[in-house]
Order: sequence, then structure tokens, then C-alpha cells
Amino acid sequence: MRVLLCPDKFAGTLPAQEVAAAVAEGWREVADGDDLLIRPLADGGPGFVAVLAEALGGRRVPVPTVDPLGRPTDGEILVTDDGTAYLESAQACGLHLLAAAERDPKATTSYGLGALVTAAVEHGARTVVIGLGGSGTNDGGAGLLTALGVTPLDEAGRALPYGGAALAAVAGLDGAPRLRGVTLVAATDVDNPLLGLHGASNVYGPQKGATREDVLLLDAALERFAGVLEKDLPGCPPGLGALPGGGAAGGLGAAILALGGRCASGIGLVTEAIGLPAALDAADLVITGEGSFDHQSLRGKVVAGVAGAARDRGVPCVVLAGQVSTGRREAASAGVTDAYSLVEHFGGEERGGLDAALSRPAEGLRQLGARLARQWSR
Ligand SMILES: Nc1ncnc2c1ncn2[C@@H]1O[C@H](COP(=O)(O)OP(=O)(O)O)[C@@H](O)[C@H]1O
Ligand SMILES: O=C(O)[C@H](O)COP(=O)(O)O
Repeated sequence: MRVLLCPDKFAGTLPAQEVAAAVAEGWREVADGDDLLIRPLADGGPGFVAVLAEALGGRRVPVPTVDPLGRPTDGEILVTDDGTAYLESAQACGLHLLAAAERDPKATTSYGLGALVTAAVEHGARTVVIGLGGSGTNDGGAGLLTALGVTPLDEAGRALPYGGAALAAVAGLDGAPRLRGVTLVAATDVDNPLLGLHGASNVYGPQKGATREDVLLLDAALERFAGVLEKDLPGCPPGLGALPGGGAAGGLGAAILALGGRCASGIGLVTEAIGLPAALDAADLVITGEGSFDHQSLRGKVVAGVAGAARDRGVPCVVLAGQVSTGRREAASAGVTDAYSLVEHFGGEERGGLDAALSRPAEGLRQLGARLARQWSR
């Protein structure tokens, strides 16, 4: 039997490589003769550069940058032989860089991503592919634009402070982007637009620390910012607030569109790069997974991409997750044959299953791998 193991990371507990390794170990304890193909995945979020570096080769260049609160942090860019640079917004904007009490998308900034983009430009990249996802920012990419030389100004012509909330006072822009003609591609993990009910602030603001009131304020501030970008940034597409992917990573998608870039599906780009279609063609079973299999999963993340591709080929697809809150019918229509959660595996939330899932994820995944082998291998 040929089993394809292609999970995403379990954010906060295990990188994708370790998820796959744990499941494989459990499977082999039961069915050692099976052919296991291990292909860790990423959408545009954390792990994007590491997964692509493994698949594409190229040079990983360390780049010092700053986190969403302006503190020094380490980033890197991947430069491949064909003149493309890959970078990951979460290295500078990541929610994981903030302690729980620091999460406040009114104040956090995407400024640090500018250092990564600038490094890619300075390395002579012709195309810069920016993975979006897992961010703790909701500033519509205002910080990124500032770092690239385009400063948002208030009515009096003063530079605005960082953060999403300050954009409520934006009235104009100063400067032009220092991009030397590179093509920007946003590799997005979600297809949400910048604004409105399905927009960045409403859907992803709360997980970044926004209260209900903050969400309303941020959505209005981003609406004003989008109007200014359309008016003052040459080449910015009209209707910026409604374009798919614009709401990824707190509106970084929209900033990249405003800079003349385009949005592409992060998981689509990664699956192509690592040759996943051929691996799927040859598989009898696909196992994927992520930390939380929930309603967000089906908006363009790894699990949705893998399950859809498996369904198209008639290959069964099992999801392993820390927690599962997607309904059976919804999961089935996305191509998911079965979904298992670590929390349930460890006895359910009432019986301490969540603590066990969070503290012993590899052990749980190994056991689930063995259970799947007993069920599926013959
Ligand atoms: N080992 C685990 N057990 C239970 N829940 C987990 C585990 N690891 C991660 N999670 C949950 O998954 C969430 C992250 O979701 P995930 O799907 O990995 O990333 P994202 O949605 O950011 O792409 C975490 O906030 C946590 O609630
Ligand atoms: O806002 C973001 O960073 C994402 O596009 C959606 O968030 P998530 O990847 O952390 O779920």
C-alpha cells in the first residue's frame, strides 16, 4: 500500500516535518511493509520557506528584521537559481512572536516584512513570492509599505503611527515603493477580501486579540486606507477592498495587490513546487492534518487543498488534527473521508484530553498513525 503523508504544521506545537514523522513511526509499528511517502506541506503561513527550501534547494539567506512590536527578530529569504526569492510574512508579522497579553492588532505592524522584501530586492530577485498567513497584524500592510518607502500620512501631512487603528486617520501617502521593478506574488493561505463581514478584521481580528469594538474600528480604518491606496498609489487596482486574498495576513494581501502584485494560492504554489500531484496520483491513501481543523481550514489552507486534490482522483483522505470542529458533512464535501482529533484520542476535553494533546502531540500522532494502519493497511 502507498500512503502519502502530507500534513501542515500544528501551529504552536509541532512543525509539519515532525507531524509527518510521528504518524509514519506509528504506521510502521503496525505495517512496516507499506510504502510511505513523506511530504510536509505549508500554505503561505509558518513553515512556507522551510518546506520550499527542502523541495527546491536554493540558498537560505539570514535577514535580521523586527517583529510586530518592533523588536529584533531573525528572518530569512530563500533565493533560487531562477531569480525567485521566497519569504514568509510570519517571520516578521507572526502571531507566534507575541505573548498572549501583547496581541493587539490596533498596534501591531507589518513593518518587519519590509526588511525581508528589501533583502530579496537587493539580492537581485526578479520575482518575490511572499507567503502570507499566521500573522498577528491587521494593518493592511501599511507597515510594509512604510518600510518600502511609501508612508501613510494624516490630514495634516504627518506620518501615522504604526498599527491598524492609526489608519482611521489616513488621508494620503508620501513616497514611491523601492522595488526596482520586481514582481510581487502573495502566496495566501486564505481567500478572504480585505473588508467587510468576510474581511481580515472580522474573520481573523479576534484571534489576534481584537475585541468586537476593535474589529469595527479596524474594518473602518482599513476601508479608509484602501480608498487612499486606490487614489494615491499608481497601479493600485480598483475595488481593492473586495479582491480575493486581499484579507490574508491582516490585509498584507491587499498591500501587495496595491503594489501591482498578484495573489496566488499558497498551498497551490507549494503543492506544485514539491510535485504533490504526481505523489497523489500514485497514492492509495492520503493523510494530511493541521493543529485545528475548523471552518477556516476550508478557505484555502493545506487540508482543503490536499483533500480537494485527493477527491478529484478518488483517493481517500484522512485528516489528523489537534482539534476538530468541522462538521462531518462539511468535511466530506471538501473531500475528507475521516477526521481524528488528538483531544478526542486522549479522552476528550472533559477528561484532560486538551492538555495531553498540547503537551504530547507526537505521542498521540504516533498512536493515531498506528490506528490508521490497522484500519487501512492490508
Ligand atoms: N497538539 C495540539 N493539540 C490540540 N490543539 C492544537 C495542537 N496544536 C495546535 N493546536 C490548535 O491549533 C491551533 C492552530 O491551528 P493550525 O490549524 O495549526 O494553524 P492556522 O489555523 O494558524 O493555520 C492552535 O491555536 C491550537 O488551538
Ligand atoms: O491573517 C492571517 O494571517 C491569515 O491569513 C489568516 O490567519 P491564520 O493563517 O493565522 O489562520
